[in-house]
Parts: sequence; C-alpha cells; structure tokens
Amino acid sequence: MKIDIFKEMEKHGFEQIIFNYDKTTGLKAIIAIHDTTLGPALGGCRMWPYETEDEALIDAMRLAKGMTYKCAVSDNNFGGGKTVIIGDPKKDKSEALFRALGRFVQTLGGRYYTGTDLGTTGMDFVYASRESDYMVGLPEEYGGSGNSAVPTAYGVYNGMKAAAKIVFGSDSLKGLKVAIQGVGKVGRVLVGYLKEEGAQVIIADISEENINKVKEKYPDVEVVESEKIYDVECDIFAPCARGGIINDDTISRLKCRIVAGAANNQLLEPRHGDALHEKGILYAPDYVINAGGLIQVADELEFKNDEKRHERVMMKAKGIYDILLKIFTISKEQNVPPHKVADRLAEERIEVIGRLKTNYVKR
Ligand SMILES: NC(=O)c1ccc[n+]([C@@H]2O[C@H](COP(=O)([O-])OP(=O)(O)OC[C@H]3O[C@@H](n4cnc5c(N)ncnc54)[C@H](O)[C@@H]3O)[C@@H](O)[C@H]2O)c1
Repeated sequence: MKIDIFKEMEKHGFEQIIFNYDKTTGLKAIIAIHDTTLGPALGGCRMWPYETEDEALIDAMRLAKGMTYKCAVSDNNFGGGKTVIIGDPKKDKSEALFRALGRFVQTLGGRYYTGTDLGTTGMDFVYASRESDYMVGLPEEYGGSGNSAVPTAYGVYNGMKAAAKIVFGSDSLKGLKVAIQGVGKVGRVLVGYLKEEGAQVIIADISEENINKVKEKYPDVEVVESEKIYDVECDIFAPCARGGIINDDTISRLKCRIVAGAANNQLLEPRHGDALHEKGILYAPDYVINAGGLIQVADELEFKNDEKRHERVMMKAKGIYDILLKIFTISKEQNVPPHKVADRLAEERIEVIGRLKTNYVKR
C-alpha cells in the first residue's frame, strides 16, 4: 500500500479501519468507521473489482466520511461508516462470502451497521444476517423496510420546493420546468410527485426501457437525448443518475436556476459547488436532499417495525424541506455556497452533541 493510513485517518478524523480476510471464502473487505459521536456507524457495503487495495481503501474512507455528514445534517442518530468488498459482484458472490462478512461485522458488537450499496443486493444481506445482528435494509419479506426510492424521491421533491421558495418566492412547483437526468428507481417516482403538482417535466435516460415506463404513465412528458439534458432551458435541473456530472464542462451549459436531484456525489470537486454559487444557480447539497433512503434505514434501527413506519419515514423525508431552507437562508445571508453551509451544520451538530456527552451519567 502506498497510502500512509494513520496520516489519512488523522487528517480526516477517522476512528477505526478494519481489514478483514476470510481464509475459507477469500473474502477481502475493508470496514471504515469514521465518526461515532452521534451513534453507531451506519453505511452500506459496496462490492467492486478495485484494481488496487489503495483504491478500495480510499473509496471506503471517502464514503464513510460522507455518511457521517449525511447522518448528522439529516437529524439521524448515527455516525458514518462504509464497507468495501474487493471482488466482482457478477462472479465472486456466494452465501458463504456474505456470511463471512456478517461474522466480521458481528465482532464489532454494534459499532457498525451495514446493508446494500453498489454491487450488493438485499439478498446478500439476508445471508449476512444469518451471522450478524447488525444488518439493515433487508427486503420487506425479511422484515426490512424495503424500497428506499420512495422516501428518497419524496425528500428530493420537498427539497426542490425549498429551493423554489428561495429562488422564486413560492414553494409551489406548478408550472415550473424540471429536467430530470435518469428515471430509474428514484427518478421515476419523482416524476409522479412533480406531475401531481402540475410541473412540466423533461426527462433523459440511456435506458429506453426506463423512459418507456415513464411515458406509459405520463405520455405528455418530454424526452430529450441523454447528452442534451444539460442544455435544456429549465427552472430546475435534477440529476438522478450518476455522480460527477456537475463539472467544468457541464456548468457552462446549464440553463437552470436550481440544481436539485437524488444522485450521490453530484459535484465532481467541491470547487464546482462554488462555481454554481458564482453563476447564481442554487445547489441543493446532494447528501442533504437525497437523505430519504437513509432516513428509512435509520428508522428501521431506531424504532420497531410498526404500522406507522411509512408515515414516520415520509414525515421525516418531508422535513428535508426545513433543513434545506435553513441551509439556503444561511447561504444567502452569509454568501457562502450551500454545500459548505451543509458541511458546517453537520460539523456543528456533531460538536454540540459530542460535548453533551461529557456530562457523567450513570448507566
Ligand atoms: N435508491 C435510493 O434510495 C437512493 C438514495 C440516495 C441516493 N440515490 C442516488 O440516486 C441516483 C439514482 O438512484 P436509483 O436508485 O434511481 O438508481 P437506478 O440505477 O435505478 O437509476 C439510475 C438511472 O439513471 C440512468 N442513467 C445512467 N447513466 C445515465 C446518463 N448518462 N444519462 C441519463 N441517464 C442515465 C439509468 O439508465 C437509470 O435509469 C444514484 O446516484 C443513487 O446513488 C439513490
């Protein structure tokens, strides 16, 4: 490894990194626990054929730190963690591999909970849960909270309303033109909320099948070629596909007033958030506006599986409106880009709650 691990841990405030190797299955997994001030670490498990161990470690650390901020800013009582499995999800999966992972997670005694991410599915964690009490996001049939796309899309819709309130003075999306990049699990639910409110929706996707699914239900939705979506004149651009799409090339092409969508890591680099701010485009920080899925998983851990779960999760996802309104208001008052305000609010919450815990309480 070329990385100076302890130096990186110190620089980014990491608590623990665990390298797990299972002799029977050949499992190679890195668990990164960033910060547990607010509660046990929470974060999915990604399986990817990383070319180097450094690459896998960097990914685990970057994603774990991101989870700390996401949990903190969205009013969840969890810290940030992430697992990466070095392997090809198409070839290297087995029941034994995920049970081996489950056994390692179990040794952490509840300091860390995990579930699906890129390259893993709910069923993988059904296997892991045979060995561990710390698996989340299982399929509904196995007691999990199921599809997270609905609360995610609802959070994005409410986040858009907060942005509209700041930019247009009203949080109604009626008549606004919204261009959505990617109508997969989240994007297509979002189309429904927008159409219901009377917004004008334009979509792009590289999957014809996914476009057809939307067109069947909403024939009047306009479709553009996937590369053209950046050039569409619109009020809101909603990235709901891949990360890194706000970059030097695309920012100059955008003709919108707001960027608000579900995709993770929308800014290629943090400086692109500054560039949007300078261009007068209001950016809803991705990890705030897309926290609906996390809210659902956190609810699975904090509360019982009762009939109120869906209602509770949707209520919290709706609360993304207030969180973003606060971020946008501070951003405007202090002329600081929203992504930086979000980071600051997350850090402040961790600091204050952490300080509370210095009072001795006998347990
Ligand atoms: N599912 C969730 O609960 C959730 C929660 C938080 C964040 N997110 C993020 O939101 C985004 C969408 O998630 P999803 O669950 O809907 O994924 P998905 O895979 O179901 O949908 C993604 C869609 O984007 C399309 N796409 C890919 N590249 C494209 C391109 N270049 N141009 C246009 N379309 C393209 C795909 O064909 C697909 O239809 C991802 O970035 C994901 O990480 C999802």
